[in-house]
Amino acid sequence: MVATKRNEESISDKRESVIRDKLARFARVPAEASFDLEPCSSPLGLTEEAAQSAFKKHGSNIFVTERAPKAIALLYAAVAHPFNFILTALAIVSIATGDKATFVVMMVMVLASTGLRFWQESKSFSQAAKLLNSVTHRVRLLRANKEIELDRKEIVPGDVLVLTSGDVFPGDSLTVTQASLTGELMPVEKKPRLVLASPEFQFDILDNDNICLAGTSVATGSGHAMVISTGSKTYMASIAKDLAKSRPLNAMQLGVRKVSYILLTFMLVMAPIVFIIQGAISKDWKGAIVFSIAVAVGITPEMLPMIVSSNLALSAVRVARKKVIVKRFDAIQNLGAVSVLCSDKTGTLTVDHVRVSASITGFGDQSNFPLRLAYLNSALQTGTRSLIDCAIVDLVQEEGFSKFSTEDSSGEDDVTLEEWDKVAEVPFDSTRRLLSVLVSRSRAAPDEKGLLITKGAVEEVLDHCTRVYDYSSSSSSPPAKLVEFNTQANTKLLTSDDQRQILETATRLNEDGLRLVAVAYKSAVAMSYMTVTRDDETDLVFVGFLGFLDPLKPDAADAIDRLSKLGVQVRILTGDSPAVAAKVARDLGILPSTSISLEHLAIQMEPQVDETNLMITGSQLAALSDNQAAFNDAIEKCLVFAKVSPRQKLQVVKGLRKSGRAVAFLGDGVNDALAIHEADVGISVDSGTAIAKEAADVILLEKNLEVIAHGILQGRITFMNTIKYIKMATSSNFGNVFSVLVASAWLPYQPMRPLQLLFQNLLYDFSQASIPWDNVDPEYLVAPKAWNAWSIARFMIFMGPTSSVFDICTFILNWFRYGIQDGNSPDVSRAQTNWFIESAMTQLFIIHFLRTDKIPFFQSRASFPVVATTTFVGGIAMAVPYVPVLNHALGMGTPVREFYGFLAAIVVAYALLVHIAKTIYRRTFKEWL
Ligand SMILES: Nc1ncnc2c1ncn2[C@@H]1O[C@H](COP(=O)(O)OP(=O)(O)OP(=O)(O)O)[C@@H](O)[C@H]1O
Ligand SMILES: [Mg+2]
Repeated sequence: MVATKRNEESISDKRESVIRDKLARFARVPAEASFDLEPCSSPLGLTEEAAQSAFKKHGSNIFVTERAPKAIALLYAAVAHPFNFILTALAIVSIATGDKATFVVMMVMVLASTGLRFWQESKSFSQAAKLLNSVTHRVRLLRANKEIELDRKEIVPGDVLVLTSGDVFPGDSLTVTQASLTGELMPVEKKPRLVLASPEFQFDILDNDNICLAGTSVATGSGHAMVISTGSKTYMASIAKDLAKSRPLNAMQLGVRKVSYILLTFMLVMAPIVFIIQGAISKDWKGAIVFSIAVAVGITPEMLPMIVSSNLALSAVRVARKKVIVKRFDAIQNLGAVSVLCSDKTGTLTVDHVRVSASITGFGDQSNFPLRLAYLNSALQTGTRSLIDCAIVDLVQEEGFSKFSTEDSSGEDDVTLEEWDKVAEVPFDSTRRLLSVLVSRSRAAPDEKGLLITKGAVEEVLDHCTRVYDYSSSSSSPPAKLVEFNTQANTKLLTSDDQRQILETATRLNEDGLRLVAVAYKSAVAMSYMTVTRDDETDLVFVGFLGFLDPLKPDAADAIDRLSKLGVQVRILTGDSPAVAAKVARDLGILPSTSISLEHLAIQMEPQVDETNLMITGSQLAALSDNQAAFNDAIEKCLVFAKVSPRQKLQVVKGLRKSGRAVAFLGDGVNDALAIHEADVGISVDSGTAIAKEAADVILLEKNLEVIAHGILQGRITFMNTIKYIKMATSSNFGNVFSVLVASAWLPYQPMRPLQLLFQNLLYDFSQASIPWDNVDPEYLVAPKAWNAWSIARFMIFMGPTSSVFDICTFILNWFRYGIQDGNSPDVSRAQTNWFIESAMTQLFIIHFLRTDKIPFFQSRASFPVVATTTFVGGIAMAVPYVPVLNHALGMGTPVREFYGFLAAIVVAYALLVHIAKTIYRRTFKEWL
């Protein structure tokens, strides 16, 4: 075992070093020369033929995380379970005592539970892999000098990627153009190598300048990179095992594991006790061994792994019908526990169709000057195409600039992109909230060619402006020809009064629900190969705003209402302005409709949070960061967080999680990825950026909050059905052990033959296998449930002995009514059969009694699969004494007819007792399952 493990390790070490060596070879040569290392590749991309032959050679580029596990791995996981080892060991002990039949029954149990688990899992994993396939992963790349989009799967080594912020590297790649790229959570700058590395060059896979690993993403910047390795040849694939290990177990997984350990310990204690008592009283030590083995098997919850995995798989398939794709099955469990849903605003709460609905000056007058400048900025930038940029470009391409023209500006030119050359840009990021493009105008005077056009969030743009465009001045305003207008003319100093007026205009528009982008420019030197940085975004001239209409989804308010009925609080975390966020929140019913004073929020930014203040801005939050208590309090109380940075979105999620709640985060942008990653359940949408999708556990193929409510409901059903099984299994085991102890101490014969005990256990296993398909009473689904070990323990201790009462009644019946008091009596087999039937029937009824706190069959009915299996198994239990071969094999007697009358009475009395116990239990502990 150890040897094979070492072997395995050295194989994976070898694989890793092959992968590393290849990357090192590329990392040390200058970017230009790197194309010589990959056959057929060139800076213009592969030709279609070269790509096809590379695809034949390297195959589909599927991420390890998306591959269905191999059947052999699933089989191994199902077989190599501690329960199987225990059952097999016990089976071997019993065959050593010459008991072949016991051995056979036990091995049937092992095979049944392992087989069912394997079958369920392989079926659902292959379904899951299919579902994951429906999530799109588009990658932009060059092929034969043409920029195209392809699915990630079709990428091959040698491909030249065209990257921008938010993109995920489809394979291990080498940066080849000069734009800077940054890596993952802790951004690292990557740049192409210009000269050959020195001979002492040491390649470090996790710390280098020019290699970007598959699965990492571009935080900011844009550029080109050449793919070196794909699929199973990537570094990510070589460490896949460690990746899987590093994922911590969730509360439910830990709980299930704990329950298993507790039951195993219980078994290790009880089996020897039963053995000693049985042996001492009967003096048949060999019989006592076999009997105590059967008791030990009875305590082992061998169906638990199968129930847990079936439950999850079943739910994953059910939510997929609503177009919700779960990347890892255990995310379903977390979904059920969620009590706070944090959401980004655009596209999830609002319809995903942002339209430009205003182009105005800072003082509220219509003008198409802001739109014309913004169009150049949006059309020429090469970063992530945000909804805002798409809206601007679409409007201009469809309607030109006429929509916002004023009468005296009828002669304005259409901005034709051919007359403009983009020289450089500073891409948008959600912390700076600006996007600048440096352009060169072919027709302008030589010293007037360069223009830096910046657009971004209002306050941020205003902060970088020192002048404002003066529309009221006498000369043509706004300028007729952008390509040649004089950038110095018609501007005046930006006074604090102007600033106040501009902010007031912005707040007014925001309050109407308009999302705003401010536009500014300055004249700048623009020569080829120049670069611009954020430091150039100073001394700008303020031009005006573009207003965007981003209406709420018609069903969003209903969905939020539904979520709140499920005990899930919805909070908004947005980078947008407080006024827009407040409007959206009010329209959705997240904030009360009475307006919250916005002055101190938007303008004064005083760090204060009180009861009525349910909203906070990023800068207020930042101001609180020195005061941990106030900071936590704000996170606890605020429902709307406006103008928050990506890191603050993360902080809020972290803070909420620390207070013990399970948090889901729904978002689609680069700025949401950190928070998505941190949340208990990260949710993204299929149209979201690659980085957000990569970080998410759940992907919505259709943007819709309603389906999240459905997912949460499914998660709770999964949770309840698992808990149901655990509570049933533990309490009935506990009851049985208790009965066996009483019987061993009292009866001079075994209360049931070991083989019968095992057979009954097998029947019980089968009837419980249908529990994942059971209904759950709606009352259990209205609030998030957390794993509670104490609740399971007290249920077991309280409910377990109820069945023992009737087991003991059966012993009494056997002893006094039928006079079976002697171990050598020929009637012993009848006594054993009586208890077999009574115990089997009570165990089957308990499934119906415990699954609900209502009156079973009348007020709450089990699902068809549960009714069918329990009825079927009950029929078998009753029939066994009369089936010729079976009754002989199991050593059954035939109960007298009168016994069935007693049996019916026992079942009725049992139902009554359970009902009374249930009522007391519920009154005392205020819960049932
Ligand atoms: N492409 C862009 N160009 C210029 N400014 C932008 C751009 N995208 C966003 N902004 C500005 O930055 C602000 C914050 O936007 P960002 O997309 O970072 O926030 P968000 O949290 O994703 O918002 P939402 O909740 O609406 O999705 C916007 O309100 C807008 O003023
Ligand atoms: Mg967003």
